Amino acid sequence: MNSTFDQSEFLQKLETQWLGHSIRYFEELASTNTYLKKLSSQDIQHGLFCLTDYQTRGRGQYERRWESEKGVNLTFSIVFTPVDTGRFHVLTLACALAIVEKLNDFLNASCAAIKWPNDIILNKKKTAGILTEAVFSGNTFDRLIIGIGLNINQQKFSYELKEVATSVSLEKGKEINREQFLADLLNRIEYKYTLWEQQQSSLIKTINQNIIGYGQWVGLKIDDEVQDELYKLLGINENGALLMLNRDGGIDSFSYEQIQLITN
Ligand SMILES: O=C(O)CCCC[C@@H]1SC[C@@H]2NC(=O)N[C@@H]21
Repeated sequence: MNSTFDQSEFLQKLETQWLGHSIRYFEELASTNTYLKKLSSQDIQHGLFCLTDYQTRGRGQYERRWESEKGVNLTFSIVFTPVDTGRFHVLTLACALAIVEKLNDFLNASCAAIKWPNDIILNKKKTAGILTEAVFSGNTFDRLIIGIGLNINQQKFSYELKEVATSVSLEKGKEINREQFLADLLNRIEYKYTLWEQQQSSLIKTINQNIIGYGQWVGLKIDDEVQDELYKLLGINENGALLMLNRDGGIDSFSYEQIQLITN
């Protein structure tokens, strides 16, 4: 099952306009996000894509590590150089939505959803995570890097992860062609990017419909403190802030750094 990613098969299958045609592939790399962050401005362009079969220092959110078995999963990052230098959290969620839709299509079921802010859950277990980082040159925005770790063909997880993590192959019950899966996914990401760029309200609506707990009363941790009251999850607004209805009927808005949702 463990194999080297076949770049030419992938490029043959890719149907995007601008995303992923320029590809940097490495058998092994510290981290695809770190690699793209370190490139100079002259060496990057919109849609540049970096993929590796093994990360030695894969990074997750909140300074955590991202561990992924060699040659079986997808660990990649994309460079975006948008004109609009805000609403990045919406773009991250647009990528999350692309993953959710691809998984639901592929597995022929509504089994995938977004765990706000950046996780993809498949049949109640995590199958993908996203790490978004902005790069500045002085005070000027230079690029956005969206890194995605997606468990594709991994069959076994460590003792700590086995109850909470899964892979597409485990859920499908057969081995997955990584090249085809990735080509399809990039197609969807490119399309979602266009919706994001055009500020389409349908994008926000669909993201919200796919967030776990949407429209429900959920628990909340604000700045690491569990709140006594439940809040109703109203979804994100067009800037990516999370709107929560409190028990007094007021609407509170939170940035993703401030809170954690507690859903079942
Ligand atoms: O769930 C998380 O905490 C986010 C995980 C993000 C992992 C991906 S793998 C490709 C890219 N390179 C990294 O070092 N991290 C992201």
